[in-house]
Amino acid sequence: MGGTTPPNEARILIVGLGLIGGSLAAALRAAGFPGTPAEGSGPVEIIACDPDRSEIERGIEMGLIDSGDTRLTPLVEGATLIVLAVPVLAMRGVMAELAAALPPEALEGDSPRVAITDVGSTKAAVRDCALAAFGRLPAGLVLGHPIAGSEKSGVAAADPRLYVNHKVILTPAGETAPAAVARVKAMWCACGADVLQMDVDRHDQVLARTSHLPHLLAFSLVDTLARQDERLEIFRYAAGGFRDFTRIAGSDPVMWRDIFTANRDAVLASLDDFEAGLGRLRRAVEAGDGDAMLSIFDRASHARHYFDTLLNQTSYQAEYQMQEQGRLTFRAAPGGRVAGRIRVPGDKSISHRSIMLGALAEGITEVKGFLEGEDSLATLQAFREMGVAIEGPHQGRVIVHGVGMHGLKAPSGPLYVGNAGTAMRLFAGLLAGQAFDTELIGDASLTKRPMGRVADPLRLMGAKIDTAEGGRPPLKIHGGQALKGITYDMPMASAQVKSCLLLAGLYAEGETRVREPAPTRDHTERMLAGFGYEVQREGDTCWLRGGGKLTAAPIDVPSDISSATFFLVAAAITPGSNLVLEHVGINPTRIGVINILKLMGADLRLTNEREVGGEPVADLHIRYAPLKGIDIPVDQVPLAIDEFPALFIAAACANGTTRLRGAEELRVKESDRIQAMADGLATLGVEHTVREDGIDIVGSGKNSGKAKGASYGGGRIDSLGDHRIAMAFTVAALRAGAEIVIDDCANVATSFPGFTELARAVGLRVSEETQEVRA
Ligand SMILES: O=C(O)C1=C[C@@H](OP(=O)(O)O)[C@@H](O)[C@H](O)C1
Ligand SMILES: C=C(OP(=O)(O)O)C(=O)O
Repeated sequence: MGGTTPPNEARILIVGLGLIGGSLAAALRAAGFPGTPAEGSGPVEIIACDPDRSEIERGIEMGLIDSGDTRLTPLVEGATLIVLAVPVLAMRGVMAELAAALPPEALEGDSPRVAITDVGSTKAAVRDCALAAFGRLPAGLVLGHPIAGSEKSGVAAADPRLYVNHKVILTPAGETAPAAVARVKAMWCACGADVLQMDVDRHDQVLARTSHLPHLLAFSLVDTLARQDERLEIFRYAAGGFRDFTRIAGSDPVMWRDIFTANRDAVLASLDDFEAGLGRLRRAVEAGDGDAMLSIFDRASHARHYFDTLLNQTSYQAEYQMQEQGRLTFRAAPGGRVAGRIRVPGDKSISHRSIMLGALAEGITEVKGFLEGEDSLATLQAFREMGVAIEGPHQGRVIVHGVGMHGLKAPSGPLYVGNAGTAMRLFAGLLAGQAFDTELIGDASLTKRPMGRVADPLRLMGAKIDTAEGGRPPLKIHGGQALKGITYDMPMASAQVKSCLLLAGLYAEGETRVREPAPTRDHTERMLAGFGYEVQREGDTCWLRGGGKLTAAPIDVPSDISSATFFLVAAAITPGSNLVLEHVGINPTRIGVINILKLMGADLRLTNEREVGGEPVADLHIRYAPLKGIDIPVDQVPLAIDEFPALFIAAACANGTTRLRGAEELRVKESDRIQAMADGLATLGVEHTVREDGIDIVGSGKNSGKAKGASYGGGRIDSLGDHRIAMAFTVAALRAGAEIVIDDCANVATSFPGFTELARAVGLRVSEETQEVRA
């Protein structure tokens, strides 16, 4: 809580010194209130009123309050901020006493002398008390509600950290003076709370659902079980689940009676919704409808995590990391050798598509080798939000219960696709063909990426899509449009655009044809064919006819060649290395990295080549051999598009200059990868020239770094939250003369969960560290 400023009040009067009021006093003390009073300003203090004298004495003994009384009126004089922390039904009497004790002008004007606030869990009832007591809503009255509490009660349980990082909702009315709102806000901020505003009615509806309903259910469940004959047995064997669910049934009965009385209508409305949901579940259990049960349970079991990440719009891992620990940094010690036999996680492109097509198929799709990275998990969760039952993932196994081409249901809010450009663009096509509206949102990096490349051609097909300025996310997709097939000449070689249009084409009348300026990954076409949907190709054009159906088929996801690349480069640049990467996808549209490394002189062999579920795979065996700089053939660029950050490191270790052209697409990935890599290379002291569509990198062999055998120095690199930049510079440490520290690495989990463990297993000296973040 360091860094908070104590509120600028002369005397804070807390009415009701229980857990909530006592914790407020404790938090204010911890924030340094009273600070040093200005000379001649008189005493600055916290005082309290409570009908129970022993609570007052306890509060003084604990050092929370300076003085107190059981009567309110004598305490009011001189108070500048009055906080009503009494049960909601006691509010009426307290307000009436305040109205009698305070001169009316004390609460009026732009800057009222006295501000009053409360902590009641319902707001309309407290507002009615104020109207009855004062005959109006005074300008100094700012109703509020700290969303914090505990099943404990009494001042003895006061906790100075009760409000830290908790939300406090203020519900000012039109009559409320902004200056009074600011003072109440300052008080809560000093306690470490996060202050929001909403109107009274909205507050009561929201709280009925998020707080009052769960309390009602907990009270009711415990009471029901406690009445049954075998209640002793039930409670004797009550396990963790029962205890967790019913913890709140230990809360203060009087307080909750008051809340349910005061917020009756909103609570009843939320109870109606709940009963309807319970009815659906009951019917599913009764009918033995496993799919319906799974779909409800799966959605619910991931909902908390999903909504947290959705609200904060960061990657799952980054969000977790930031809350629990701080920013993630990799520290890679210089040198090391690379040896072993490993399998990197599943292919990201294929994992996204396995869920998408599995969901739209008829029947059950079993996926093996699914990438449990955040990008593909976000896709999976988005389909759960659209009513698809999905089991897993458990160790790469996912079971998708397909709903057919027209079986998706409208999600109840925006679909969050995290960091994944692939997901947003493919979803855009798929959702353009649905009967319902959707909104696609992503994290900060994705929000900067261009979506006009899919929105424009989709509009030509008849889709209705709104984007933010400059064609950026969020994408609002209006459902119920009749799509028509088009012939589209792609201005850039993008598999995401091609796939987007093919997916929209499934829902369009007639043929959808896409011409690509250079070959791009063809996983969508292969998987559609595997699901029994005819996709044709002639030269640079592929097409399909809308209106067909998909039939579920098993999918075996190979290891991701893009993830394997970091280890291929690691072994290629490090003398003495000898590494086998098993079961790597070697689809001809993805093998640019193999071709480029071979051209540079790498000792790389493919063994055990086979086909698995429509995709070719092989084991890749790589040993160290000196690399040379090359001009990268332009036709290899789309085939190695995600591999360039790592290839730039290979270039920095090669003899001679490596030149890359025709790679302007790198500028619109998770970061501007040309610039991000150039900045990092500059830190390490690698000579290079940035071009609009590429880069020239002057490799220094192994003799020009600061240490013997090093190609460059070390330093601190900003990955800009881009997973591939972070991993590329981790690998670079193998040939650095000094440590490389890489900041902002949490997004590595989007494509390569477990990267640092695997890197250590083959000989890299990398560790993870978290930097504390101050709110
Ligand atoms: O279709 C896909 O799965 C992908 C296509 C490529 O993007 P573009 O289509 O934008 O080139 C690639 O960079 C991305 O990581 C995955
Ligand atoms: C560009 C990438 O992915 P996406 O476009 O899905 O964010 C990548 O993984 O390097």
